[in-house]
Amino acid sequence: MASMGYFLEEFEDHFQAVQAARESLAVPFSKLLAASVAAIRGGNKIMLFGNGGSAADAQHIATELTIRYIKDRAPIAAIALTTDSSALTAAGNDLGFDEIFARQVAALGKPGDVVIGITTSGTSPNVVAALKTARAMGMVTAAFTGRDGGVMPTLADIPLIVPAQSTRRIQEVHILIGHLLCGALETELGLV
Ligand SMILES: O=C(CO)[C@@H](O)[C@H](O)[C@H](O)[C@H](O)COP(=O)(O)O
Ligand SMILES: [Zn+2]
Repeated sequence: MASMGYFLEEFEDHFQAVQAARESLAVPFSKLLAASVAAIRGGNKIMLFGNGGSAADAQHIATELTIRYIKDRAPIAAIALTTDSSALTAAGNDLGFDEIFARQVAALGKPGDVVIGITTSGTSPNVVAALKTARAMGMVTAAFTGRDGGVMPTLADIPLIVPAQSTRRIQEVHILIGHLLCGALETELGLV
């Protein structure tokens, strides 16, 4: 079957991305976990956002935290800024697409919140603008990114840069890291 070569190559590429990420993301992941634990214990929340597949990742992760991941337990405060079509269209229409997340961060964010921008390129202007707003307001800024990290190494307090080049591979590691954050938070917070 002609497609079998493609199938095997994609799996191999995925394995390599996951393996490289296990080495390079352990330290930034532990920083993100510590910041998230401190935020939730302090009555703060986690906010997530991104475009396209990363928008889906943001709402996927927020839902695991607020509703359920592995076990039944108390909710963990998290919100995706990608789901309110009224806010997104009004911000896009009235302020510009680059402001769709920044405006929500300014409205909903509090000092001590953890803000996670998800961008494979590290350069999407609406993600960049929201992280700048969050930083100016005293939130902890994290980025799930890839390639060279774009502007995230200097913009985010905690950049998690997946050592892969393609958007799809980077996204596959992003959702793995998101799941790990959910599971580790359940354990660290001792929630039942
Ligand atoms: O999911 C995919 C491709 O796998 C796309 O929807 C992708 O997320 C979109 O092209 C995004 O606009 C890419 O933005 P970014 O990751 O560079 O911030
Ligand atoms: Zn995708």
